[in-house]
Amino acid sequence: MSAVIEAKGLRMSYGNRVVLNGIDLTVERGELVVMLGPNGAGKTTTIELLEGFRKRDEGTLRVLNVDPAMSDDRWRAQIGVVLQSWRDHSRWTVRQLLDHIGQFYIAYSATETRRIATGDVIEMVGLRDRANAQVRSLSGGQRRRLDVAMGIIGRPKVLFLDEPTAGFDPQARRDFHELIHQLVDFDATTVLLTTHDLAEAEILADRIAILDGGRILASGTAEELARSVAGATEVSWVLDGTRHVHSTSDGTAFVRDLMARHGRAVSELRVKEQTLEDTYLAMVARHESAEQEAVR
Ligand SMILES: Nc1ncnc2c1ncn2[C@@H]1O[C@H](COP(=O)(O)OP(=O)(O)OP(=O)(O)O)[C@@H](O)[C@H]1O
Repeated sequence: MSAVIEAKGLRMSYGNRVVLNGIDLTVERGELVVMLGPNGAGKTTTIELLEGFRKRDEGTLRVLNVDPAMSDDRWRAQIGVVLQSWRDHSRWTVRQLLDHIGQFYIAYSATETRRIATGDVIEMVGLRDRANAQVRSLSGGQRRRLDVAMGIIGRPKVLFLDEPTAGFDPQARRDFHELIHQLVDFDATTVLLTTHDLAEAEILADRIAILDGGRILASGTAEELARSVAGATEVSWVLDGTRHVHSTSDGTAFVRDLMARHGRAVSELRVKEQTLEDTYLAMVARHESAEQEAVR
């Protein structure tokens, strides 16, 4: 595997407010990384640096072997971007806007077939019925589907998606997940995505990176992250009429030991694995209490 995104020690401030405080992030080709973090953690700022929309104060950064701050249109044609929100061309129809954006990619395609045809991309995001509707008449979720269409029409090698499913209904969300899996599995697209939906993160991510206070607190699969939080598994059981509860990082070993000691006297055994939400909230709380300690 080869790294498509390589960031080391990224720092950035707005005025005298530090918002990125040493971000290290590597994403391999065909990997899908989800960034999670509380509001204001620095996710959008990180993505905007990677997209070349902002300039960092410090650190090194390569995306497809190019520093995004020095990039040109040839590089940009290989990048797909879905911003948190944009409002544009409200009088154009869906089809006109996608035709227009698609034109840009033709000059930079190895073959003209690299970009996705307008009609196909409209189908892919489920906007067939709205293809000739003006952009300003779309609902919030339909507008978001159009944003996704604009992000993928050039069949980018790297796709940045900032809260792409905000406002999606459950069917649109599921369709979007399938679309992203297709891009990753069949086109080896590299994807970096932010969301506040933890179930979505679990469904999509090869790897999850948790950001807070402009730093990456941890990165790994949901299971790896859970293992790094003490007491990830909760075991409860009834013995002599009393319910007992114990948190452990190794549920299997604990249950084996419990049964070896008490055998048939144990009843109503329950083993509850930590959810990604539990892990995420524990990590953020731990980070925030450490920050408060440091201020004192
Ligand atoms: N243009 C700006 N000028 C000044 N401060 C900004 C600007 N944009 C963002 N910030 C600040 O930078 C910090 C990081 O913001 P950022 O948008 O990267 O967070 P985020 O993790 O994407 O949050 P959210 O989940 O709410 O989208 C926040 O404290 C925010 O207030």
